[in-house]
Amino acid sequence: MAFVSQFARRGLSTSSSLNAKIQEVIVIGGGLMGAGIAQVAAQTGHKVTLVDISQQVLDKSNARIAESIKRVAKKQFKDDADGAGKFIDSSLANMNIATTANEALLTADLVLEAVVENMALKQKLFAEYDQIAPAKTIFASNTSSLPISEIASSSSRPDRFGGLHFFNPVPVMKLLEVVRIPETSDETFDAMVAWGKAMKKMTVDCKDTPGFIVNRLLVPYLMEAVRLVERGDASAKDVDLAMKLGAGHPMGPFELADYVGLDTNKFIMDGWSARFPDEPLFRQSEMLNKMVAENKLGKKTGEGFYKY
Ligand SMILES: CCCCCCCCCCCCCC(=O)CC(=O)SCCNC(=O)CCNC(=O)[C@H](O)C(C)(C)COP(=O)(O)OP(=O)(O)OC[C@H]1O[C@@H](n2cnc3c(N)ncnc32)[C@H](O)[C@@H]1OP(=O)(O)O
Ligand SMILES: NC(=O)C1=CN([C@@H]2O[C@H](COP(=O)(O)OP(=O)(O)OC[C@H]3O[C@@H](n4cnc5c(N)ncnc54)[C@H](O)[C@@H]3O)[C@@H](O)[C@H]2O)C=CC1
Repeated sequence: MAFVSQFARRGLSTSSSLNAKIQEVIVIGGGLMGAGIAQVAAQTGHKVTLVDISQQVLDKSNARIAESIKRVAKKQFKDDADGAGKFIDSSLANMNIATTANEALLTADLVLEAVVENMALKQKLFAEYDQIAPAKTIFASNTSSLPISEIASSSSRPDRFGGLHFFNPVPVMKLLEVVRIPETSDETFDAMVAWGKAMKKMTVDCKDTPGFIVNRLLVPYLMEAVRLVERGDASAKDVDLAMKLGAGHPMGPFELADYVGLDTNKFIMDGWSARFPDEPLFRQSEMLNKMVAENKLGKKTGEGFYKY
């Protein structure tokens, strides 16, 4: 079956010469997603710098990455201990951690941010990096829900800007949504798609619409699950069991919300309910807001809808 792409090449071409191949990558934000993205980039032979304001976060993520690489090596090199060892060593050798991007920015091909879901912060970071990074450097965001155009407006390079939306856990999930804004040049878009493939992900092309493809469908589903429980129609445990056994999902909606992080869930809902006040699917949940206020953020704090 052949599909004709709906994505007409609308991007403006850039006069500056871009590296066709992305080899040096900076990942900003060393939390759940940033660590996973940096790990996969290192595993696939890219030189990576993982940047976070918190050294404590970086140390924790480094330990998690080392553990995860071992799991990947075990799977990829089942009966080849020597091959597994080399894979682990070379992956770790490709990775650097830092509390500032400044030095790595001088030669980076790609800066991908995965900091908390906050527009002002993302804009501030790209405005700063724009002053330092060379013209070739592509900027991208891993945002779950914010408009890429608005983030890109803080830089002087909207033609070299796009969305690269990964899924959690990054070492396991095979999809990458590649998002173009009207200004994204064809060269930039092609370089991002090629990088996605070099990261061994399947890519889908997305427009800069709320939630792109996956979250536009996933967020209303998760919110409906919360409302069902808020109304007292079923327990969270039963909803999860029902969706796993009845719909074949690997995790129920509450397990997934805990896995993603309830703070990230709330950032998304805050943004969408403010931006689309008339959309009932994006209405806020009192239960979710209360849990976040109590620091019950899911797996990362040891308690969310479940205890860990
Ligand atoms: C209800 C509240 C609502 C709140 C409001 C909603 C607001 C909006 C939320 C929107 C969220 C937005 C987030 C986003 O932008 C996009 C996302 O990322 S959505 C999340 C997508 N992810 C999923 O859907 C994950 C679904 N779960 C799974 O696929 C599996 O459960 C999982 C792979 C996580 C674990 O599998 P499981 O079998 O349970 O466990 P195992 O430990 O056996 O692992 C299986 C397999 O995978 C390997 N593995 C697992 N984790 C890692 C890792 N970190 N690193 C390396 N390898 C890993 C493991 O080794 C196993 O391999 P085998 O070969 O099978 O042994
Ligand atoms: N959690 C998930 O399942 C997914 C999240 N995303 C998106 O990825 C982004 C990050 O999400 P998570 O990794 O879950 O968040 P997280 O909270 O685990 O990590 C964010 C990190 O950003 C760091 N940070 C904050 N300010 C910074 C700064 N100025 N410079 C450098 N680092 C800074 C924090 O210290 C923290 O470690 C968000 O935009 C989110 O919407 C996308 C796909 C899935």
